[in-house]
Amino acid sequence: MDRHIKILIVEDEQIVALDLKRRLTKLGYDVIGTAASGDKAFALISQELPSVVLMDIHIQGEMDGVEVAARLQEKHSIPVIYLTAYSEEKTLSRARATMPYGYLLKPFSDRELHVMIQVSMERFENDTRIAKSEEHFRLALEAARLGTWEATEEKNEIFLSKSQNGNLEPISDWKKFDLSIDKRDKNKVSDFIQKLRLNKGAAEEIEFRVNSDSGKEYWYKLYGKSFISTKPYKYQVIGVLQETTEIRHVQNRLAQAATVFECATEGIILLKNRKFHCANKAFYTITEFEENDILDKELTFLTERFLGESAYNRLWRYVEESGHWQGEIKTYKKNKEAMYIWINIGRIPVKNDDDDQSVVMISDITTVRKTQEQLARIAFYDCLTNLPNRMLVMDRLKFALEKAKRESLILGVLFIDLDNFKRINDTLGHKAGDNMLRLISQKIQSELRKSDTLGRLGGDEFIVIAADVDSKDALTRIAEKILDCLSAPVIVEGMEIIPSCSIGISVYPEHSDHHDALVQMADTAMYQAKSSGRNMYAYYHPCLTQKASHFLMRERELYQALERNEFILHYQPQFSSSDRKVTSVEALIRWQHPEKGLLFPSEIIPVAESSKLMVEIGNWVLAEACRQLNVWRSEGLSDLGIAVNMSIRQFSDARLTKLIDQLLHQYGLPAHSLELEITESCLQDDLVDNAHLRELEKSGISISIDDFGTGYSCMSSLKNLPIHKLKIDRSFIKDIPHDKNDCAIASAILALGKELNLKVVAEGIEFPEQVDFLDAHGCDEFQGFLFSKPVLPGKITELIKSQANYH
Ligand SMILES: Nc1nc2c(ncn2[C@@H]2O[C@H](COP(=O)(O)O[C@H]3[C@@H](O)[C@H](n4cnc5c(=O)[nH]c(N)nc54)O[C@@H]3COP(=O)(O)O)[C@@H](O)[C@H]2O)c(=O)[nH]1
Repeated sequence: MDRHIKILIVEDEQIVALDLKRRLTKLGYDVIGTAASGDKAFALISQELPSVVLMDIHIQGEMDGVEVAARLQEKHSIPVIYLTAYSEEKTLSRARATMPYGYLLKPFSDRELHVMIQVSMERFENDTRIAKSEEHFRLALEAARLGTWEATEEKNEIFLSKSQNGNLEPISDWKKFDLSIDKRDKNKVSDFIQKLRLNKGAAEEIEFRVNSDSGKEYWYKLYGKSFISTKPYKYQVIGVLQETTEIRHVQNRLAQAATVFECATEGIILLKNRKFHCANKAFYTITEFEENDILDKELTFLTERFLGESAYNRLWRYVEESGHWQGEIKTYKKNKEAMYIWINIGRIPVKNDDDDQSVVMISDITTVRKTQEQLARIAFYDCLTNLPNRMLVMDRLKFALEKAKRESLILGVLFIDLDNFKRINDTLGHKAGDNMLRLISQKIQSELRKSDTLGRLGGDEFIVIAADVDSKDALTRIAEKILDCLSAPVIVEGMEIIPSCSIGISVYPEHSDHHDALVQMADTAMYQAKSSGRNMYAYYHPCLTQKASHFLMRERELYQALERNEFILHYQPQFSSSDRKVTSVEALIRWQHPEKGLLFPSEIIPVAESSKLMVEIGNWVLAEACRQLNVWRSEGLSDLGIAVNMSIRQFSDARLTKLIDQLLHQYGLPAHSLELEITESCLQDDLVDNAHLRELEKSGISISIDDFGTGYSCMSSLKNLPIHKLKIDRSFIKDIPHDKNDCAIASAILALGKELNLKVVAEGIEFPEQVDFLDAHGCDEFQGFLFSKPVLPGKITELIKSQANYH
């Protein structure tokens, strides 16, 4: 015997027990004890587990041998061999239920006992091995969360299922399980089982839905194989059952993700250890790269031109710390075309994978960026000249000012306004005007440094922010350079034009430290430059602001004066050179100021001319002059003419002709009795509409050019426009006959008048010698203090009535 077999004898007859012990010992077994009752037997077993128990059925105590064997089966896995004298069916059947390993009827031989023990031990070891293997198999299935199922000819069996909480638990009720199979899959499942039943050796699998009692849907997969069976069935279909709900969900999610990946319009890249692994179609479309170009390359193929090495490393540090990074970069397609992309990098939390994986989403925002750039361009740049517009200029000025403050620098603002630009627009058209503005902006720009900003504020106004200048002299030089560069002629629409401009300059810190104020001051200074004769520059001076506020105050007073009827007209007569008789009178405005007394046009006209007030005052003068002429005519002075000074504003007012017609009609005046005086500069400014002049001429009104000789009249306009009279400016008369130049000018104007068939009047005559000179050179009419100062209407009546007095 190669096994050490320990035996417990349960026997109530002590002699029998001792005899049995002796026989067993002789056979080589180790008898660990003898017990006469069940309790004693359990006591001995608790001390030492026997390999086998030899059990008498009739024993002492409350339990008989069968009951003890049954309890032993429950508690310990120890084979029991009954040794008994009972052989009736009832006892046998009770004993069978305890699954004994042997049943020996007393008396038995040593050999029978030995064989019985050996066979039992062999069987027990076999059973133990099978149980172990079954346990192993069961645990393996449990660990894999699998169940087993079996179908025979008679029935289907299912052994394990998965409960809702995820634990495997035994189920053996196929019918119940079958009922829970979703209606949609029921037939599929029975077809599957039937197919396996019919096709021996076939292996199949099927996935189907099961509805739990709570109504939740689960997915199961049955794997099955049909085996050619030994008894008792002809065949055996056996397989495993797996709950696939979770796998299915994961698969669904994966399928969804794969569709999103492929169908996304955003480019998606997968990186492994920061290196390109794969990308979707959209990525290749957006960037035009091919997989081979970038496989296993770092993301720098997108970022390197925008992010330096350290920024790139910072980006990844951020991804490592926070799990993601996003931002906009400018990059290049494979064909080097620039594009803007929005990048979103996220780390993929992969379990048990040594590879560090990330996903990079790429949106092409080039169109958005370019549109934004265009909008910004439209918002901040002047579309005609491409120069910064007012908004951007002001922004840059604020910025430059801050810098100048920090670094104690001087900063200059140059406000540039083109001279007579309206004339270009009106005569050559807006296209020519636009070309001119473009040319001029280029010319000015070429004179400036990169650190300076040239902007267009609108119309013909430009501005220069001269930063980084060391002195006011530098600003002067800039202004001179601009004036200089514009003095060269430009060709616009085939015409040679010499542009010019007026420049006002304000300086930080001298004038202000506020951007708005600096621009305002430069503007004010520009007006100063303009009124000082144009084509020049002027620095701002505080008195200019005082002048401006004085202007505003005066403007208010003039409105009141008009309302309160404080204006009056004085009249200065003009005399015919042939008979020295009064031909007409010039109406000259005066302001009977309640406190300051009589004020002259110099206190009225410049202020009024800067607003539409001039039109209102001028219209009042016209109406009053017409009214007075009507009075004179009613007094018998029917040949008397009246001259009224017209301002540029008034003359360019479209309603003028209508007003004059109305006044002539109202006061019954012949049109030829009214003469309108416009200054030569009106013609030069081209503010006077030629059509307007012709309309007035048509109605019979005469037009005379005042202050002739001071402007630069174009000879062709004198010839072509409906002008009747030239008035030689007082400045040329003043020094006649002593000043040769004045004499030359006056005689030239007189000759010109003759040539063009225009009447010539000399104004400002104070001395008889002047009259002699002018008479000798064919002057048609005289006006001046020598003859009469401007006087009240009554004096004119007197003068005309007594005019035979002067000869
Ligand atoms: N648009 C309007 N302009 C007007 C109006 N009324 C006047 N004016 C213009 O104002 C300027 C100044 O006018 P005023 O101070 O009235 O001076 C006139 C004469 O007093 C002066 N004058 C005339 N003769 C002499 C002289 O011998 N010596 C001398 N020192 N001054 C003299 O000249 C002024 C008239 O000049 P002119 O108009 O050029 O004939 C003046 O330019 C007016 O045009 C008005 O209602 N609207």
